[in-house]
Amino acid sequence: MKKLTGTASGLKGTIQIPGDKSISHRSVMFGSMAKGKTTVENFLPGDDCLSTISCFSKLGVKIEQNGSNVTVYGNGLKGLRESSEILDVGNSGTTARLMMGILSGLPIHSVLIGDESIAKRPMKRVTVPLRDMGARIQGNQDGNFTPISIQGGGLRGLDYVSPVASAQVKSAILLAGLQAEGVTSVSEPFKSRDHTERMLRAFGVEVKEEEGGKVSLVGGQKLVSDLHIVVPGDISSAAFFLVAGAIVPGSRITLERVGLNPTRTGILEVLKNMGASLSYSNVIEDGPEPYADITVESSDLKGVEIGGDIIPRLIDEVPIIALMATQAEGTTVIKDAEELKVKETNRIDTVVNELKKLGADIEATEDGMIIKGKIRLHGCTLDSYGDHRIGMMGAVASLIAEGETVLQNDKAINVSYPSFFEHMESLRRG
Ligand SMILES: O=C(O)C1=C[C@@H](OP(=O)(O)O)[C@@H](O)[C@H](O)C1
Ligand SMILES: C=C(OP(=O)(O)O)C(=O)O
Repeated sequence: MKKLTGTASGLKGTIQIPGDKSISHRSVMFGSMAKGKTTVENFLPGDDCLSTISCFSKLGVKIEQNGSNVTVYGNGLKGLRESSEILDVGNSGTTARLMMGILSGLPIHSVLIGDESIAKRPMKRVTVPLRDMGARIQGNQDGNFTPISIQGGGLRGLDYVSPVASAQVKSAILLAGLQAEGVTSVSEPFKSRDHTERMLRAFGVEVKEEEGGKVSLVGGQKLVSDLHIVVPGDISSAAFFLVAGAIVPGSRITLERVGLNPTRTGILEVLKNMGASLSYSNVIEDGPEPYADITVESSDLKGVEIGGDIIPRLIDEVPIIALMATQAEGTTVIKDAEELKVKETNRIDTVVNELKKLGADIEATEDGMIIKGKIRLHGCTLDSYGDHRIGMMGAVASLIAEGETVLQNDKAINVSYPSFFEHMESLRRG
């Protein structure tokens, strides 16, 4: 439980946003599949990425982690060996689904579990195509929920049309496809984050992308390493302080080295459309992932409509966007975001519940929410429900709420942003 004092008087200062969670996971996974040494700088030492390290260590890979520095001593796919222990993915959907793709290609048996939240998240979206490729997968409710067991090997390529825009689904199939006979391709309704494609190319794999977004690769390609990966700051973590800077009057904050992969920057477009003041400096675009420093200043905001192809580019930012909308004049409508229901919590329900407790005018819809602003929020007792992004939304809300806010289950924030409260305090101090 955390007690948070209300009404901050302007956030000031500069912080270095911790490493991107999606890219950190992939650096360990792909480094483990590659032959050679991979060194990773600015790795995110959050609970989810530590679960990935623990799982690949159990599969026989030597991995050294010291804070945000990681070294992976990959021995190729053959270096991944059957584990006598169960692989525990903790709270991490990315670890579960991408690992299911990797394990499906290996001639070994694996059992995968996670926490209470993972046990409720649908795995059939990967189980079904991976079975089509030849993997033998079992689990609760016909392979939809953990515990999941996989007997991999002997895969054939698949041309998969995914019903959801999901980088976890796309990545699981491509990672299985790397170990399959022939070509594997994935198309999806809207383009999801493309960190897998970018990093596989950095490891020497040829990944093609057709017009219309269909991604394909030929099986049997080897990942070669001796790579040094510099992980940019996580825009999904930066989002909490971008919004804090926009809504706490009198703020001016700079966030350093924030990843600007165009499949992730929906939040920046929404901030701009709502009237936020943003400026960019030190833009670096010559590596596999672009990044820059972003400065945000508080300003008057207005409501907007958010839906369609921008949704996958800001899906994890919806909770904090909803909070921002409570501080914008007019109505904000968020639609086409049903995927929120299958995250760490049902984020339509948890966002609406918690923002209502603070006094917001918000209602849930089938595929999103409608928020009316501008409303003065008041302190109350909030719960993260074990969902890191709901916890951080509540903590940022406390900065504009009148009176004290109590946040229950605040430790969930360690999943993606262990230094969150330290950063919030430093910006409050100015
Ligand atoms: O591939 C990834 O690293 C992720 C993909 C997204 O999930 P979906 O693939 O389920 O949309 C996102 O919500 C998650 O935080 C990380
Ligand atoms: C949905 C998230 O992650 P994952 O799916 O990896 O649990 C998230 O970080 O918001």
